[in-house]
Amino acid sequence: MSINTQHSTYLPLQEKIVLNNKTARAIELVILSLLVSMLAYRVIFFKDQNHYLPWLLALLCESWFTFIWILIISIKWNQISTKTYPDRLLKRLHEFELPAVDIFVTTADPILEPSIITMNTVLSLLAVDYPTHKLALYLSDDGCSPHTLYSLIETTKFAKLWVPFCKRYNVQVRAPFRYFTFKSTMLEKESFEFQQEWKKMKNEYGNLYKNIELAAQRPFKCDPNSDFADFCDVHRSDHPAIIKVISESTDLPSVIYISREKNPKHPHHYKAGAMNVLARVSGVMTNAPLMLNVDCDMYANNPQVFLHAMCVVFGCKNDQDSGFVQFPQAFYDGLKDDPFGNQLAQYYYLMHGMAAIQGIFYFGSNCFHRRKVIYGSSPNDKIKTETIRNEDLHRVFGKSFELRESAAKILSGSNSKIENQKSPSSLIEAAIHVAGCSYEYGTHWGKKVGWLYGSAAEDMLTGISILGRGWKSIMCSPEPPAFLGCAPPTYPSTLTQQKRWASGLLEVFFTDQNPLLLTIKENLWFRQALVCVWICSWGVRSVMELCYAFLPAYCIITGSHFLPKFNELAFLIPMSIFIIYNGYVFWECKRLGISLRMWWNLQRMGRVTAMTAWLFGFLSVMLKLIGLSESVFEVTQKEHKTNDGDDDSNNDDKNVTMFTYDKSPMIIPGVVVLLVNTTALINGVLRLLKVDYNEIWKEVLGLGLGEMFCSVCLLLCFWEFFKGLFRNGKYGIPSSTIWKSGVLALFFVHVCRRSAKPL
Ligand SMILES: O=c1ccn([C@@H]2O[C@H](COP(=O)(O)OP(=O)(O)O[C@H]3O[C@H](CO)[C@@H](O)[C@H](O)[C@H]3O)[C@@H](O)[C@H]2O)c(=O)[nH]1
Ligand SMILES: [Mn+2]
Repeated sequence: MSINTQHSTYLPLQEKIVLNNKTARAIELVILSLLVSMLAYRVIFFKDQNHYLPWLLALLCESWFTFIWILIISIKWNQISTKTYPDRLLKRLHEFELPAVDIFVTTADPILEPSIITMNTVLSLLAVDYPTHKLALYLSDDGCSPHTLYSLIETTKFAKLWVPFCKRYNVQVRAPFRYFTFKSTMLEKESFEFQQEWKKMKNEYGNLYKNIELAAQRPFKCDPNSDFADFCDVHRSDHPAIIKVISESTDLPSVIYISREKNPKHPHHYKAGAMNVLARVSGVMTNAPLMLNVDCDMYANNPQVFLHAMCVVFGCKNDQDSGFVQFPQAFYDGLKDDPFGNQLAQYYYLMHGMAAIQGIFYFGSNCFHRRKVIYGSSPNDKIKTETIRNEDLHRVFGKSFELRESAAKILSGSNSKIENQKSPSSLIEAAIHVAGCSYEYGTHWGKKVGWLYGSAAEDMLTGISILGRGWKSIMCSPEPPAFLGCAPPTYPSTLTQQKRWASGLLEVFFTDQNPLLLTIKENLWFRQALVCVWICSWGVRSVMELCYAFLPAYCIITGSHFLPKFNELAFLIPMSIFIIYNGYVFWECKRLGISLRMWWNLQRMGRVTAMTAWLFGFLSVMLKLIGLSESVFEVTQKEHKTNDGDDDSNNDDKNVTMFTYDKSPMIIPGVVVLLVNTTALINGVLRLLKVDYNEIWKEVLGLGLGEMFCSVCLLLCFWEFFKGLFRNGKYGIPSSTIWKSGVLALFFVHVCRRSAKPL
């Protein structure tokens, strides 16, 4: 991409803004010194302990927590954000200079991911402020569902009205399901013409919505003469590739439906596999130098998002600085105060910290990639078309002639002219070839090129390999937020997501993209590798947290200690860590405008998630390592709310924040922690009741106030589980889960008792 540098007096397209965090740094260092004193105290007083076990375990866990804290300090040390100026871009560049972008949307399951949500994603992207003939939208359907194709065809028809409407009236929110939630009373100020148009659009969208809903309810009838003939007698996990060009006019971006070939004998690699098919099919059909990928549960919320991205692309002095442009994830309709702790608000400062090192990681959605970067090139590769050897292309990209040719253009940077390109529909055969399930054998796809295989967190794996090659990345956070999505709407779906993240991230250590290897052998910055270690070790943290959560109960039951006693001076160390740390997190939340309640939910769910979902993520990686299981990508449930307001859904509203449970074993460790700590507390209180009144203070001190306090805190963290023990239906924890947890808790208490007996 060439930069127009004729007028050096132009204002910059993007600016880096340094966030001031001196106070935060100071507090972080205070906490670190307290953590280190605690470790020192443990080592010095180790030999004085009657019970070595809790002391040793506490030392181990606290060493881990201290290590994590050092990582966090390193991540947050400098913080920057990038500000972009699309209006300056439009003044500087002509429309023809803007690069083409291929847009990828993925969907995998028409039940878990209702079509109407996916179609809103599609509509919001078709309607962005960008020359339409430079865009092509590819929808990958891993569910191989005729309903999805039908919905896409209908949606494209609607888009022919919707896109001009949005552009004419400069509509701000271009996903109709969000746009039409505004009340029609807001229209009174607007012109008569607009009101008429608005009503017409609302009507048309209503029809689209109805058609899609009705189609989803009808079973699919096979008609060999229709568009849908390809779907006759196929199974979603065993079928040939289906590719349909739905629109290729110039007033709308091209719209292409892809359901890649699947066969149970060949692994399909879940989302990463789908992304690679998208990359290849689009390489054959449109071969844009940039690609944007958006999950089906997100939508473009800022119509200028492409222009913001271009500010980064053109605004960086060299390509190396913008290997990819990631927009942060924000959520719409998030539950108030984030009861399940899944809206990611707590990562704000960490993300700005990463942005100040080598760059933000790739989050799997809302990211603009350069095609050449995805094709495996490094920043300093200078390739001329003539020098690319055909055998090399063959080995890397596979047999398809069309793909090799287009890849050569991308790698040599000679792709700027797109005029004399063939139309997508004339390339369907070539596209079907590269969407085959055995196409990748013997090529670099999934290993060095495209989205990488080997982890359910394909985003982390792919992103870190890009940074490893020496690219930097940019996080761009315009106002209003570029993309909005839905966080998992229920507690069980949150568990599924968190488990996949914990396991997928941990898997990264066991691939050849291990961050430490990448720093030593390649170009990943050391501090960026530390960021990666912090994220990818969530699974390990679960073991430490769980172990630490059993310590107070163990100590109360056995009458031992893992914290300094109340009358010791050292008691001040854990106490100040607790107070300062929580105050610090609260202060951070406050600066982000997070409520007290939400702060508490984040704290509480931090512990709950670590001890439930992350633990199972950890275990599943261990099972995979010993060869007992394969990693899978479990799709999370998405929910479509009809926001008409005054219907009976209001009644449900109060309950949506309530925890629901399914039979998943993931909450068992949480219930065990709860039961064990409750037992310990009851135990402690009973013991108090037995002693003489005059001795009571001595006894209280002997019990260990620290341990009691920890137990109470844990009880509060797991309070929702406590309520779940007594509730019915989906709000109650299933009795089988309670039984299993009860047995485990009894076993633990029994072991404590045994070890308490003097030998
Ligand atoms: O076999 C599959 C499985 C999933 N998907 C798509 O992948 C996307 C993400 O799936 P989702 O169930 O929404 O997972 P999340 O946990 O919400 O996804 C987050 O975490 C993933 C990695 O675990 C990233 O890939 C995502 O981009 C990121 O948003 C969706 O569009 C799915 O349709 C496929 O195309 N094929
Ligand atoms: Mn999602």
